[in-house]
Amino acid sequence: MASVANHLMPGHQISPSHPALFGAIAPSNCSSPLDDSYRRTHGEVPSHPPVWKTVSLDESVKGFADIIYEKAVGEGIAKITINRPERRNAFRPQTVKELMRAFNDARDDISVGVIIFTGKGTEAFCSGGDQSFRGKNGYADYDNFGRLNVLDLQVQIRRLPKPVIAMVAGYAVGGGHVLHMVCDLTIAANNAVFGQTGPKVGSFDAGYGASIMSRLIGPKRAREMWYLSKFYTASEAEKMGLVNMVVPLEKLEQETVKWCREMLRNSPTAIRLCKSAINAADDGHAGLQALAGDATLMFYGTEEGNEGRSSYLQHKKPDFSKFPRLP
Ligand SMILES: CC(C)(COP(=O)(O)OP(=O)(O)OC[C@H]1O[C@@H](n2cnc3c(N)ncnc32)[C@H](O)[C@@H]1OP(=O)(O)O)[C@@H](O)C(=O)NCCC(=O)NCCSC(=O)c1cc(O)c2ccccc2c1O
Repeated sequence: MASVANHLMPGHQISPSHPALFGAIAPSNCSSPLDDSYRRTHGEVPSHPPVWKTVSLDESVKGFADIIYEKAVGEGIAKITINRPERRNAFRPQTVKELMRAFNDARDDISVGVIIFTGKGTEAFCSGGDQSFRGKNGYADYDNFGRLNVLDLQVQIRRLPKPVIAMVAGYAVGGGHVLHMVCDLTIAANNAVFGQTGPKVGSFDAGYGASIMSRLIGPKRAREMWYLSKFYTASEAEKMGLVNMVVPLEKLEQETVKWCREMLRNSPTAIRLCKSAINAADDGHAGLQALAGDATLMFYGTEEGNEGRSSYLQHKKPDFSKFPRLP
């Protein structure tokens, strides 16, 4: 509802330089001859604005204070918005707890196929940890001890078996920059600004903040980004491979939703496996575990998998001889 208006500002042109233009896959606003036959069969991706409905989780738990959680009516899109625009959407522990509840719900809801992660307003996606809550052992708000619970959120997004798209207007800096990097895709408005600030404010994220960045933009650029802690424009970030596409601010949500709808036409299982496979190489045992878990999930649906289970329950020997040893 209000969210489209939240991203309105005078327009600029879509950045023409997109690495994907040189490959087989073109961004969704470009008509590629490779897509023509697919589009003849499936038609254009609808461009009407979604109808967002606010989601309130478990009635016994207090409503969200720091985030807005919405789902598009009749479509498989969830939208999770950090709602602290007066602090440039900086997160405190409470914000992270709420985000984790919402992401968990979106994961569990089988009608949701893709999740948009964004910040309220046009000034910022997220400016990282709220420094006024930072103490000697992390960030502390309602209770008296510190924590770095955003690290758990990063892992949650990374392992979530559905695509998460960061929709970035304004600043994505510090821990907010790491959050967009752990998302599967990033669509940036042309007013977006990217960068790390840790070394300037006495902090650093040497976990995903360093390793995923290095993987995304290469070690030299990652060092530059961390050591100098400079800010980069949306088009610079796009050239570095930090973002998938830059669009005019007023088109940000429209384009992001278009990407969501396009993905929603495709096989959820194929996408799930692609996500876990792409992460597996970097995520070590945890990455392999996610990929292997997907394989088990699918195997349970086969006759061969069921032969073992039902034989066990019927106290008889399983007969696996009927299943081919495929080459
Ligand atoms: C983001 C900005 C560049 C925006 O600048 P702008 O000029 O547009 O706005 P203001 O500076 O005037 O900000 C408006 C208002 O918001 C307050 N604010 C903004 N960001 C934060 C913040 N992160 N924490 C607290 N408050 C914030 C600001 O003070 C203003 O309030 P007033 O009352 O004064 O009006 C610019 O705001 C900026 O540079 N912000 C700071 C960015 C930053 O350094 N972030 C923290 C990096 S460290 C981090 O995020 C982090 C978090 C973790 O949980 C970690 C966990 C584990 C390892 C590492 C972690 C980590 O590094």
